[in-house]
Amino acid sequence: MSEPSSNASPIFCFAGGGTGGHLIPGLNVARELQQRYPQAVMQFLGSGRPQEEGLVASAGFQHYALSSESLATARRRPWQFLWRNWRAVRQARTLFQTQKPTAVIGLGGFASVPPVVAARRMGIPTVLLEQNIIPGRATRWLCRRARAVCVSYTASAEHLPAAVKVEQTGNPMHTDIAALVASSHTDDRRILLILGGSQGASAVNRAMTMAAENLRDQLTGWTIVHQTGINDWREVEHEYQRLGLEHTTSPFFSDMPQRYAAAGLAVSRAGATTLAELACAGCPTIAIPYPYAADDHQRLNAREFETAGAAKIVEQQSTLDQTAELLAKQLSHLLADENRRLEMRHAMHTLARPLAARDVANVICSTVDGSLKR
Ligand SMILES: CC(=O)N[C@H]1[C@@H](OP(=O)(O)OP(=O)(O)OC[C@H]2O[C@@H](n3ccc(=O)[nH]c3=O)[C@H](O)[C@@H]2O)O[C@H](CO)[C@@H](O)[C@@H]1O
Repeated sequence: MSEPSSNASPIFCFAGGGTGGHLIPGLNVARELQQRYPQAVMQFLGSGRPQEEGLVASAGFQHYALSSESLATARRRPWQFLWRNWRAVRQARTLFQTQKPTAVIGLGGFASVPPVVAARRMGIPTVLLEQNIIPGRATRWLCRRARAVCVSYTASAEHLPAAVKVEQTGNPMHTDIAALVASSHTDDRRILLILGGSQGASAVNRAMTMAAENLRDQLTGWTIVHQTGINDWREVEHEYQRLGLEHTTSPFFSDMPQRYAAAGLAVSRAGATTLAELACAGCPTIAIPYPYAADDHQRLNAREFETAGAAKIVEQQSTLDQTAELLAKQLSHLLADENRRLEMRHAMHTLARPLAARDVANVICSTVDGSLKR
């Protein structure tokens, strides 16, 4: 059992990463804890994907890459999956023996499992963050022995065992995005923001550029700001140039608060973190859920927003032409109807949880109370 010393600076260890949707809420909680405990050390234990290391480094926190493997490998190479994850548990254990973290915070996704398992075995308090309405496998596996699970949606609790302590915190976001909740409701911002989640989404890219071809007249006067992901950037950029539409494209934007602040309408995948941010920004959204997400969680995330009147869902069809046609129809309605966009903006704001980072930090601090010293 590893006992954190009450005299030492606290060490908060964030387990997981892999994709932005898990990692970015963790970075926002780390920023909040760092403000409360300037001497504290923030460590991120992830899978070593290049995007993950870059995001942690730019936030100024420590990053360690473990040898964890995703479930996709388990089906193709089960021995490799077992060996690498067993090794990742050992790597985390070795680190915890020397560093003695105050708490380990699981961020969801495959990369969070080995460090949380190691922490549990060593008696280090664990708290989990769950972004999606349907808790992912990592949360379902690890929740029973966690001190608390911080969820983004009220309905998530129904999918967890009754004995688990569930805290309704919302999804922690960047303070500059949280601040957008107080922004004006009356202006008409003519920026159409296209988001594909942290990796970009090919189907969204293609459907959008095809839809744009049919909506050229309606899009005149609008600027399209499109996050393409790394693979499709050239093609998307070329398409907008060919169509003569005002646009900005990038594989990945590192200034999302400004992008959200300027947006008047969004077309987006239905990743939980993106939707939570769009809610704070009050940005009316056409959501195109990723149809192959585990337990269909993106469709369920999006439905919460559609039921509240904040988003419209366009289902991805079996052919691109069909998806583009549905998207063009929905876009055409919303581009033409400023009042509808305004109503959706209000509805989005009702779903916003701008204080989620504070609330998650409160849960973590109350969990490890006696061992914290400012
Ligand atoms: C395919 C899949 O299973 N994706 C999952 C993954 O999505 P993914 O990792 O794509 O995450 P989200 O869409 O939820 O969040 C993306 C994050 O990246 C940021 N961002 C995005 C684009 C950009 O140019 N710059 C930028 O900084 C966004 O502001 C946001 O903070 O994790 C989410 C949270 O568990 C899940 O809901 C998604 O279903």
